[in-house]
Amino acid sequence: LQRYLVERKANPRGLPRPPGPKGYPLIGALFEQPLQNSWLTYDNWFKRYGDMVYFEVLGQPFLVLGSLRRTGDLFDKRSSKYSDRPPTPMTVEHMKFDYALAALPYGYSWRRHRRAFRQHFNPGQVPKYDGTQIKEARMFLRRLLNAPDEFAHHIHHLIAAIIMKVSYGITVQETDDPYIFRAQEANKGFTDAGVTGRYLVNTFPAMKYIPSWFPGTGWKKTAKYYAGINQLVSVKPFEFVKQKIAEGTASPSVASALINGLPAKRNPNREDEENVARNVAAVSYLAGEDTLASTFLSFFLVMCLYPEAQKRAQAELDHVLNGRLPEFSDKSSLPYTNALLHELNRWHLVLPSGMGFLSYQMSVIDRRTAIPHYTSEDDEYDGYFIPKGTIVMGNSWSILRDPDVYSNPDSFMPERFLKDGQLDPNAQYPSVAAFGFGRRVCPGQYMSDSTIFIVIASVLSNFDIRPPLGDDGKPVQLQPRFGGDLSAHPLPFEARIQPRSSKVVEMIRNLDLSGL
Ligand code: HEM
Repeated sequence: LQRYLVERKANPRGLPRPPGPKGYPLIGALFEQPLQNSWLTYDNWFKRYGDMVYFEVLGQPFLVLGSLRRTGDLFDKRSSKYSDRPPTPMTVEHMKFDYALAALPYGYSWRRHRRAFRQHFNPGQVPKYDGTQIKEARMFLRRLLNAPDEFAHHIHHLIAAIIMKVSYGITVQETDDPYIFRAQEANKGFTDAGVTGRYLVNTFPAMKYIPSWFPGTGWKKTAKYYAGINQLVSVKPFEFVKQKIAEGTASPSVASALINGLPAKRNPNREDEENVARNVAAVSYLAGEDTLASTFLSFFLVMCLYPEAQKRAQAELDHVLNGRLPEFSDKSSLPYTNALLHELNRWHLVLPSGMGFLSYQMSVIDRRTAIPHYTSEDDEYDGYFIPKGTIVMGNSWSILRDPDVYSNPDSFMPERFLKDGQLDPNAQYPSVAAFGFGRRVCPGQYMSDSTIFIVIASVLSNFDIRPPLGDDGKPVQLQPRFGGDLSAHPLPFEARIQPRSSKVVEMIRNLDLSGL
């Protein structure tokens, strides 16, 4: 009866929920909901139910959107209702991921963090991070030359090096770096806590009042461990920069710019502002490490699978660069290379259903973290009722594989974004969906784009990437298979990465990186 009364008050006109699998009383679509590669199941559901699918699992409502019309209507035009995140007390409150902009509830504090983040990560911001990106891309070339088989390891180091330098001006060590160890540990904890069912306190927040000596409260120990790690992740490097500023030896970084912009120590807002600054500097590793690593791994895989695309990009780079290394100013003269980057974002989506992975509810098999959108109010839309507390996902996979927009959507075809040899101004670029939606759209996408450009242009102009050779001496036919924790990484594969000429070897060996 209570359920009925609540429903009648919230939905007085008795509007139906949008179409979707109904499942059974109480458990809802528990058995229909996909446990793996959820974006493919959603894609099939759109064909059956239309481009907006609603279902419930154990009382939790879900809404999955399958077209730009739907994401535009809800995430953009009704952003004040569709921009929250589902509450995850284990992650935010107990493990102390409260510094992570991506997990903050929609509201005042989120807005302040986001504004500060964008001030430092949007294009053209000071301090500029392009010098760091160029330098690290070139270091990456040297590592590829010396140990090509370890390219996956080099990728992780490259990203860690860029993020730590940009965020804190810190140069990370090649191995056993304490900053990187802690940041990776934090990432692990964030992913683990995303698996609901693992931590019941996410479902029953009052469990926090049960004392720690009580049986079954092991989660408190886990939470304490990660809270300690997070304290170190956000405080240690920030304090290091403060000390460097005091000594007058700080290199330019997001943290130093934020610290220099803080109000005076006696100002009553100082502590609060300092908190925001500390959090903003710390979040890039969490949000950028796995996503960028996934993109670079896919790049190496795709180059093995599509040698023609590789050759065309190399021909363009050779023509424009004429033997020198790429700079950011070359970007606008490289339409095919730009098209290749767009196609990489489309063909292999890092986060195929925005940030919404099913693991939020119960999948332990497809372990992905989940930061989907969440409705903060009841809503009526297109004749349907959408309750407050609905988990809402944009299925970017369907949007970016729509055969009416992208012919042969499973094929990697950079030329789909070109017209008369230039980037087609009328093409639908993957940024419409690859980086999420509405007010929550990825604020790191400009930094991602520039990092990906400089690394890929540097690699392709100097190296050939081919599949490994089998026992019969013939190239192995690699299969694109994906899995992973935070994002959809290609599963481990080998590649033959060789310098394109002896001149390249000499040039990379003699690179002088000190002036950058
Ligand atoms: C290829 C690389 C990347 C991809 C595909 C990607 C994608 C995404 C997506 C899909 C979201 C969720 C948006 C939504 O909820 O609608 C997101 C959020 C976010 N991303 Fe990225 N991202 C990438 C790299 C980065 C990098 C390098 C940074 C940091 C410098 C970053 C910082 C963030 C932050 C802070 C959020 C949370 C925004 C919020 O909740 O308001 N991302 N990203």
